[in-house]
Amino acid sequence: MDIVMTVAGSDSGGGAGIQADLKTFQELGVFGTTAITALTAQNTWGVEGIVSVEQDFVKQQMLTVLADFPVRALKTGMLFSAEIIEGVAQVLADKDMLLVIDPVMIAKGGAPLLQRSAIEALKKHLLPIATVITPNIPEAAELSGIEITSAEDAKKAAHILLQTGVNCVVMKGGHLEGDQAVDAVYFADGTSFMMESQRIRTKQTHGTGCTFSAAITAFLGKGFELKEAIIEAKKYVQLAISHPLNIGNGHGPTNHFAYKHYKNQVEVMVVEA
Ligand SMILES: Nc1ncnc2c1ncn2[C@@H]1O[C@H](COP(=O)(O)OP(=O)(O)OP(=O)(O)O)[C@@H](O)[C@H]1O
Ligand SMILES: Cc1ncc(CO)c(N)n1
Repeated sequence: MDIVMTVAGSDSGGGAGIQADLKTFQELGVFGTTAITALTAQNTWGVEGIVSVEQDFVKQQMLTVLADFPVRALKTGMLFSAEIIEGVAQVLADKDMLLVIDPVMIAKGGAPLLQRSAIEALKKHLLPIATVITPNIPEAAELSGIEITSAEDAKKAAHILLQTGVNCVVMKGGHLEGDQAVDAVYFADGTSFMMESQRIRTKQTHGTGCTFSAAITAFLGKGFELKEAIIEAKKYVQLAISHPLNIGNGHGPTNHFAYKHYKNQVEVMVVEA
């Protein structure tokens, strides 16, 4: 059995965070383990409260699982504070795992999921050891320190991020306009490609980012090459958005049941750049 781990926050509404990650892992046939960094009281309207977990206990959750299970791929989501980031990096320092860093900063409703003082810690401690990072445009702008208003800017930001030592940057285009949802992928070896899928006009997009990075983690855990893992994950999230469950009155969650029913009916165009 392929085993993966998510180090992230709990979303009591079940659409994002640890809950989205475990649902994705289950659907993709990998065994999911967890280290919870924070609890959120959350629904499809937004985040009502956050209680963070102490650094030592985040580390203990990770170490306890890693002592027992051969975890092949690990993702991080909401890490909340510089202290937690430093603790996670300490645990990962002597481990050999594929690492997906989703630099979660702000929830769809606007609530901060990462303290501002933690952005530097993320750059310093986690980007250099990442196999792949999956920023959306606002996150890429924060991490690179440049404003992003065009595809050219996004490319420039990706190259700034590659200089931190990360092996691959997936620039998610969910927040951009246009009929296509376009993600641009840049590797440290200078190669790149774009993925395009039809943009779905819907409010049911709570947890899309978590779902996407969890799917990359699951496919890496199953032994897929990084590029194939990223493309297959895009298909998973496209299906999860295009067959909405219509739960809740705000931004509804993605549908994890869709992939197994429709995986041969999804179109993601891959354009080599
Ligand atoms: N309306 C949409 N239609 C199709 N694909 C979408 C849509 N919105 C986002 N995506 C895709 O979903 C994936 C996640 O992207 P997104 O930019 O939404 O992440 P995010 O902002 O980190 O999500 P979250 O708000 O959950 O943190 C990307 O592959 C993106 O292209
Ligand atoms: C716990 C948690 N992690 C990540 C996100 C980002 O979607 C969220 N809303 N909640």
